[in-house]
Amino acid sequence: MHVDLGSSLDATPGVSRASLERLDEQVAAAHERIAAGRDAHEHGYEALNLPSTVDLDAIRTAVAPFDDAEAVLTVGIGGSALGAATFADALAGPDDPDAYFLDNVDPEHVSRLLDSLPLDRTVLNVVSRSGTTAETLANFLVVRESMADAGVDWTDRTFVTTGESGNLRSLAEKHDLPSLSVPDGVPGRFSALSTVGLAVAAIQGHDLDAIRAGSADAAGGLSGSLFETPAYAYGATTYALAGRGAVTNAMMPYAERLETFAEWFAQLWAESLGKDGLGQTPARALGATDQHSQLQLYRAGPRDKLVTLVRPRDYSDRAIPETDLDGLSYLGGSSLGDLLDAEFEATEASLVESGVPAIRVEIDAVDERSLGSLLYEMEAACVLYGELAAVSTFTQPAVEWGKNAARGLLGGGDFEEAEAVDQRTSLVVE
Ligand SMILES: O=P(O)(O)OC[C@H]1O[C@](O)(CO)[C@@H](O)[C@@H]1O
Repeated sequence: MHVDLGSSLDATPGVSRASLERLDEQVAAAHERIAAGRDAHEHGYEALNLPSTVDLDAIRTAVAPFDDAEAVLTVGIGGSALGAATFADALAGPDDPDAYFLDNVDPEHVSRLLDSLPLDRTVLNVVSRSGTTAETLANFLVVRESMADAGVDWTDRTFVTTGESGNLRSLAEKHDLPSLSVPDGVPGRFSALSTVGLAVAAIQGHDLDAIRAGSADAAGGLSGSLFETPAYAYGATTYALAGRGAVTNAMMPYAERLETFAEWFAQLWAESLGKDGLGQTPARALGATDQHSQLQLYRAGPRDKLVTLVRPRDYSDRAIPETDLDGLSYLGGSSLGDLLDAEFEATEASLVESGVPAIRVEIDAVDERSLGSLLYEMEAACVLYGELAAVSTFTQPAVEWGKNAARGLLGGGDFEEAEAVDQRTSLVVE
């Protein structure tokens, strides 16, 4: 990725070049810590080794039985879905098997989706690092039943990606299902460049070697200075801006195919950095669409935001036809790409004009190699931010309370959290 910090300098909140130069000393130390964590294969840091550790042949072998698929249905949530969905959304081609993601338990949505799928030509991809996530297991049971009701042998259409032990590992062994392992030391939200994020891309026939090559380029580019490392430039500047009040980061890609990337980024940033009362709230936006819904707030609302504007430099364009309609001639003869680029630059300039910090992130194109490097670099940016903020980037203890409460409410064990649910205060107005 190409990072331009220019529009975050001297904004309000903003950072100065001098303050970034001072911060670069901490970046150098953080980089050493990250390198040491990678060398020692420590939990979390191990994710930044994936370009050299991921076994692409194992992925291709595991999904080989499904080369007749018309659709691939992934049942997984959070990091067990968002990485794969980012690749599927960005790279989907007209001849690829369609990719669907069940990463919620909305009964109406689940039923509508299952009713619409050719289950006998659908691959069921069940993904859970822990093997205990209620939403994923419940959806698996529902899909399995639907397959059985449709006379489809689910064991012929299912593969599993999970840890070395747990419910799903036992299921895979019992039914001799094709399976992949979630690599040790790689938290879910950092697993897009592993078996977890690449299996669907393999079924859809995307170039896994190009994705890995892009991430390897990025890994090779990590150095001890933010002025030489785009990932660290992004991580350090977002950290510095948060310290100056920019506690919301609006991730705004100017490409429909990158919309799910913004969702993936939201989990990475929120779950990794939201600790000890700190963190930067990711807000998902889409350019140019959200210029017409969110920009008013970004420019004229509370001074607590930065905006990350992302765009591909190369894309297939579409001409806007000439027109003699009054007032529209300025559009005729140009292209949708010209308009989108003008909107991108105009929005960046409008943020600068109102003193709101913006960071420009450009990728060469929405293709395998650029995505491999973009995802790796955003992961490295997040790890660096976590080092500078001294938070435990690779854990997510705050999500457990709600899980226990839900499990207790469903009779899945005695959890004090479930009792607390009944004690809530209510003030109903209807
Ligand atoms: O892969 P699993 O273990 O099902 O977890 C799914 C997601 O749930 C979380 O644990 C949060 O509840 C995320 O960190 C993770 O990506």
